Amino acid sequence: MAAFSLPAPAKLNLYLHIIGQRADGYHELETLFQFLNYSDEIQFELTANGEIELDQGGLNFPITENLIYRAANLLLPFRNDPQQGARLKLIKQLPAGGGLGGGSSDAATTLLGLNHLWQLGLTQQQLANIGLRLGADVPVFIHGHATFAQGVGEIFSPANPAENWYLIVQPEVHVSTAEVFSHPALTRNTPALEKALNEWEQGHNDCEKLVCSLYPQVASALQWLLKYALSRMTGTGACVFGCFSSAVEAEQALQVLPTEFRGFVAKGVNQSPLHQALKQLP
Ligand SMILES: C[C@](O)(CO)[C@H](O)COP(=O)(O)OP(=O)(O)OC[C@H]1O[C@@H](n2ccc(N)nc2=O)[C@H](O)[C@@H]1O
Ligand SMILES: Nc1ncnc2c1ncn2[C@@H]1O[C@H](COP(=O)(O)OP(=O)(O)OP(=O)(O)O)[C@@H](O)[C@H]1O
Repeated sequence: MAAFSLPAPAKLNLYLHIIGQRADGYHELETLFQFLNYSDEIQFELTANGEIELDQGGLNFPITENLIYRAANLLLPFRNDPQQGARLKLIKQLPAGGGLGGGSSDAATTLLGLNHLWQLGLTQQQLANIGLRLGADVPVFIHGHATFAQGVGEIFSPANPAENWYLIVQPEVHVSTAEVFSHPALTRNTPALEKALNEWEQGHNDCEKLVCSLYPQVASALQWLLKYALSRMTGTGACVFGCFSSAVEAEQALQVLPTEFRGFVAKGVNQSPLHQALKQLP
């Protein structure tokens, strides 16, 4: 198929425990990933000039830093024909640097999309290994099912958390993942779980307290959301999510969101919208 479009969904870390740090500085995590039915979109078109072209929409950093471009370049050596190229277009919806994994998800969608466009025949495991070089969250987006993850987030056990509705609130601040993970005050010694928690509410996010103290906007978003729902930060922030039992209740809270924040309502889904869309491709 010479042209198609695929979603790159957001993820939530329903809990995020940091249980230690490896010799290379990376942190050992225990986290429960769930996808949202709220996505970026990437359009794919086959070309015959052997090149990667990318329209990255409103993003204003160099194309060579875009995880879509970097992911595409990692697949070039696997082409059967060096004339195979691709024209890619990103329609960005997810806030960058929000803890929703937008960049990693774009990279995963690029890897799976080009594997299809160029008929590379690479397995999900091969693509996940390639993707891990781009970011710790890429493998879960390749995997495509809600999961309890260990290691740096690449060792998976099956999980089926409840598919609740969420109001995601986005404070107007960019949180650096590297800054959070390198901060001396970060909690790094949460005891390892004997098995994944069935109820995500029983977990917590070890980055939340630190990020709230560094970024008062995150603290105030969380404080506001907690008046309406059980709420938590995702990843290393800045976004926080509140859990609702219906779309209507989540929308009602969104209606009264203070103007200093942006927000959206989405459903937690255990099957990635990307994998559902891939199944529809001829
Ligand atoms: C916090 C999570 O979103 C949880 O899902 C991810 O672990 C972060 O994934 P990411 O944004 O793709 O992060 P990366 O780009 O891989 O790493 C950014 C930086 O954070 C630190 N880092 C990241 C992940 C990890 N498990 N331990 C770390 O110490 C490293 O210094 C790294 O240089
Ligand atoms: N396609 C892309 N979309 C968004 N950000 C990108 C992309 N490519 C590269 N980046 C860079 O990656 C950074 C992190 O973006 P991303 O949206 O993945 O963060 P995040 O949601 O905090 O992810 P995580 O939950 O994995 O920490 C951005 O600030 C940007 O500089």
